[in-house]
Parts: sequence; structure tokens; C-alpha cells
Amino acid sequence: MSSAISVSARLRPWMKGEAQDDCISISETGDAIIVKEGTKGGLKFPFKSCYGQNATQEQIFEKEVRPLLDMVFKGLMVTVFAYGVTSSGKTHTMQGNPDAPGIIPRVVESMIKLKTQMPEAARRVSQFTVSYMEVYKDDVYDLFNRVHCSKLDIRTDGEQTNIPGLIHKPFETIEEFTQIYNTACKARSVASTDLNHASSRSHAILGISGSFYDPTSDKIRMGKINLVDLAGSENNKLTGNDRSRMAESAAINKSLTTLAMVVKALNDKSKDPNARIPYRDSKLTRILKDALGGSSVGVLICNLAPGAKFQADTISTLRFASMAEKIENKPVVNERAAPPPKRVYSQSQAAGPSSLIPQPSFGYQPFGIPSGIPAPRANRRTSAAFPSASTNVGLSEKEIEERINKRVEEEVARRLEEREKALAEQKRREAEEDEEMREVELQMTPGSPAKVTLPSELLDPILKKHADLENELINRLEEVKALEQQYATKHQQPLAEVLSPVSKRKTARAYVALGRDLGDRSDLKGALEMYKKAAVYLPENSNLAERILEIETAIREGVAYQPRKKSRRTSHSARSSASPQVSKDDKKRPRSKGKEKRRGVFGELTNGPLPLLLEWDETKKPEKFHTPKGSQSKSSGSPTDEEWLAAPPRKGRIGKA
Ligand SMILES: Nc1ncnc2c1ncn2[C@@H]1O[C@H](COP(=O)(O)OP(=O)(O)OP(=O)(O)O)[C@@H](O)[C@H]1O
Repeated sequence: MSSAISVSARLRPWMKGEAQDDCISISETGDAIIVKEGTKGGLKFPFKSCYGQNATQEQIFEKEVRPLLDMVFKGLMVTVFAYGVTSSGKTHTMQGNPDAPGIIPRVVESMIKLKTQMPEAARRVSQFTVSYMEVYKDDVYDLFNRVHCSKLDIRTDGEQTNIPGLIHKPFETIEEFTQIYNTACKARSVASTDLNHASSRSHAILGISGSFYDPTSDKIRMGKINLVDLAGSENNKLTGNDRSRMAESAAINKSLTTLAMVVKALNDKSKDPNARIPYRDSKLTRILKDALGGSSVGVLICNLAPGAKFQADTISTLRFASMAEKIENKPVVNERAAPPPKRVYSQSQAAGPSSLIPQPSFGYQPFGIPSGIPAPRANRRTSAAFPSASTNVGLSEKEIEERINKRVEEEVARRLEEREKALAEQKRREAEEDEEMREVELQMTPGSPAKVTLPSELLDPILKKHADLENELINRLEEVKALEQQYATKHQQPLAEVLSPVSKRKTARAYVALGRDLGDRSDLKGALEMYKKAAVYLPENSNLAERILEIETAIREGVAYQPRKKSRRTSHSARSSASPQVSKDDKKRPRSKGKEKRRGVFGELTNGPLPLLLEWDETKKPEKFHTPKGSQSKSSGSPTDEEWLAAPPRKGRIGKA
């Protein structure tokens, strides 16, 4: 069964001090938005429902959202987006205020109420959890852990999108929810102040999940509603002197542009069913994949600000909304035969600290619908919590208990298996990282007095990786050169504007590798050119900006250039314990001697990279090289290009020569 995304438009009232005009209005029939276009007349955008300036929060909720809540209880995922320019009323619509509560508090209240209407058996084994994340500059942050500012990964497993580590907090009452939500909102606002960005420049995604047990079918249905307050969709123009603001705008543009491209590609899919949908080009679209042509029921509320001032943005917002309206999703019920979650067995269990621990996933998990691990012992204790034969589910108490016991055993076995797999995967990743660190240390070790040959089991993977990396960089630069030209002449647009953040990063890395190589060979002008090219792709990167200034200064003053050592983003103690042991003599040695040994990337432009790795200075082995696996720090003496480029923008340093 397919279901089109439901799109409605809402025009906000005039705000104090705004110059009023009739540029944007609602048609007399109430089913279209009209935008006046000078003397040319008006553009008409029809929608399922259009809400005028007097529409209430209640009207929007009752008509657009409430009818979907039943679906959540049936195991479907519903996603509600608020889209529009800054100040068009997205947050008002989603969150509202105590006098005019928006969709979020109304959804929570209604869902809690709906749960109380469930048959007792089902209610007792059903639970809600909430997750809240923010996507800022194409990075995902957990708003329940915003203080630590750690970025979350997105994993795609087949059709499933998971965010490992995203915290899901259980709640039962509106008061519990409000407390959790308000704390997260406060953390969001503090973080945005610290990072010097308005929260309206990030996307906020609140997920309310429910697992609902149906003893009749012996299934757990896992429904979810995502409430998404997108960043302002205005054209974040890449102007001004503030590099970090430019990069921020570019990143916001990128996610919203990708969103628009996904919507467009889905529209075009009828013409070309094999067309690629660029979900993977931004984190936002990866996260929202289910809501866009996927298995979620989708609702888009298009928020509009009145007035000629917003005319251009309003038209592009409405065009986006008109395209979104044609997207067909294919909602699926998410259910599994499984035991009820843990909390049913201990009703008195408060949402203490353990509830904050990210819970493991199981089965279908859109954005990570969580569950607790059922405890078999507890299960026996609580069989009385299940309905008697007199309840309307038509099962005797004994039958229900048998079912539950069986499911609990299955679930525990499955969980154990899952955990083992996760441990094995973790070990594999650690081994891979160790391998990478060894490679870095080998490359970074200067000098080569006493030569020994490394064992082949250690050397072979390094050589292969090294060659792969080198090929990747060479290929990338070749591709980029051709593309840069093509974009400049044909599209009259810099290539950097259309690449994904990952591609930009890789391209910058390739230029840095070349720049470093030229610098090593004292071709400062060549190096400067390459670093400048890299900066086109990563304009906000302070390390790059600093290096450019350093080289410019060296050229201007006619002095030898020696790059300043960059500190790694690890603690000093970790750094000092894990750094390669470099003697004073090595430090004094002219750079040109060590450089050949230092790196191999782009070596074919110099002396051939790989043979250099075959030699190893026994006296200068980094300490870490001898430490047993698992006890190693991940740090080494100098950062790789990738790490160097990943350094966060440092306030106040850019521009200071
Ligand atoms: N329907 C409405 N009724 C009354 N006030 C509204 C309405 N919509 C928006 N407002 C008010 O307009 C202002 C801007 O709205 P809001 O902050 O929700 O915009 P936004 O689109 O979320 O902006 P941003 O992208 O910057 O977060 C707020 O003061 C809000 O209270």
C-alpha cells in the first residue's frame, strides 16, 4: 500500500513592526496559496489544506497529526516535518509555548491518553521512549548528551538506518516527558551559544517511540513518530567575511539542497525507476530516508512568513512543498513476535540512570526504536500482571504465561548472540585501527640508521593500504581537475559548491598531500597553490588557513619554511607516552633528509614511496609499537592528513599571521 506525503501550508500572523502587504495570501476556496508576482499576477500553489493567519495550534494538530497517532500504535512510523524560512513559524508549530502548545506536547499528551485506553494487558507491556537529536553542519548530536558534544555515527544496514549510541529515555507521564524535553532544549540552546550558532541553523529531530504488546497476536508492534523542526530554508548566501559562518551556511545549504534533490529525484522516479536517490549525500537525508519515499507515513507542514520581503523564499518553499506532495511512501507495520519489554515486569522501576544507557537494537529499528532486555526470572514474578481469561483478548492466564516464557527465552538467546556479534565486530575494528596507527608511526619515523625488515604479516597490509591510499588520492585529483574545469565552464559554478561534505574532505586531503609533498621538496609556491586549492573545499579549516599564512610569510620573507607542529586532539599524557621516540639529533637533522622516509603518498612524484617503508629504524621504534594490543593509546607523534584536516576551527586564529 502506498501513501503520498501529506502537505499543508500555514501562513503565520504578522509580527510586531512588520510592514504589511498582500503579497502572500490564501485563495478564497482555502485550498491554495497565492503569491503575488509584481504586475504579472499571482502564482498559485494548491495544497490539501492551507491555514491562514488566524488558524490555531489545535486546528493544525487535530486535522494534520491526530489522525496519524492510531497508526503509531499499529506499528507504523510517522514523520512530521516543519519546513520554511527562519521566522516562518516552524518552532511555533512544532513546539509552541505554554499558551499555545504545538504539535510536540499535543502528540505526547494524546499518545499517553491513547495508551490509557488500551486493554489492560496491552497497556501494561507497552512503553514509550523519546530520543532527541540535532543535525548541525552535517554532524549528528544527541541532545540528551549535548554537553559532551560527541558526534554520532549513522549506520545503514540494508534498508535500516541506525544511530548507534543515540539515547532513548523512557517516560510515562506528560510531566516526565516535559522534564526530559525541557532539559534537552536548554542543553541545545547552551550548546548553540557555545558554538556561536542560532539553534535555528540546525535541524532538530524528536522521536517518540512506542512498543505495544498485543497478546492476541503475540506480537510487539513498534511505532514511532518523528517530529522534525528543520533549519531555516532561506538561501544562506555564501557572502561575508566570516569563514566559519560561510562554512555553516554551506553545510546547511548542503543538507537542505540534498533534501530538495532527494525530493526531486523521487518525483522523477516515475520516469526513470532506476534513478539514484541521493539519500547518502547528507546526514539529514540519511536520517530521514524512511520519511522520504520509504516506509514512513509523511506529513510536511510548510510554514510561510507573510510579506513581500519573503517572496522569493516563499516561492522556493512552495515549490519544494509541491514536489514533496508527489512522493509516495510505502508504510509498513513494524512488528515482531517477542516478549514484552522489561519494564512491565517491574512496574515500580523508576527511570533511573540505567534508563539513560543507550539500549541495544533489535530487528527493525527505524532510527533505533529501543527496547529493554526481558528478564526471564522477573517474567515469572509478573505473570499475574497479565490479563485473566475474563479479559477480551480471549487467552487464559496460563496460555499467556506460556507464550511469554517461550518468547523471553528466545529473546534472551537472540540477545546473547547479538552481543557476541557486536563484540566480534568491535574487536575487528580495533584491530583495523591498530593497523592504521602502526602505519602512521612507520611513516612518521625519521632517520634510518639501523635497518631491519619488518615481518611480512605486518608489512603486507600496510603496503597494500598505502598503495590504495595513494591510488585513491591520485585518482581523486585527476577527477577533480577535470570536474573543476567542467563546472567552471559549463555550469559556471565552483565544484566545491556541489560536492558532498565527504567528497570535499577527500578532495582537500588529496590537495594537502600534494601540497605537503611539494613543500617537502622546497617548492613553496607549488605547495601554496595546493593548500589554497584544499582550502576551497574546506574554507573553515583553521589548520589549512594557518598553513597558507605560514607559507605566504615564508615566501614573502624568503626564509625556509618549516611547518609548525600541530597538536593532536589527544591528551598530553597520551601523546607523550605514545609518541615515537625522536632524538635531538633527529630533530636537528635537515628536513630534506627525513622527508623521504616520512611519507610515501605521492611518492612516485618524488622518489617512490613504498621501498622506504621496508626499512625500519630499530632504535626509533615508537613505544606503542611494543605495547600489547588493547592497551595502546590511539595517538602517535604527528597527525595524519585526515586528522590534521579534522582539527576544529580555532576561534580567533584565522587571519592572524
Ligand atoms: N501561528 C503563529 N501564531 C503566533 N505567533 C507565531 C505564529 N507563528 C510564528 N509565530 C511567532 O513568530 C516568531 C517566529 O516563529 P518561530 O520561531 O516559530 O519561527 P521558525 O520558523 O521556527 O524560525 P527559526 O528557523 O529561526 O527557528 C516567534 O515569535 C513565534 O512565536
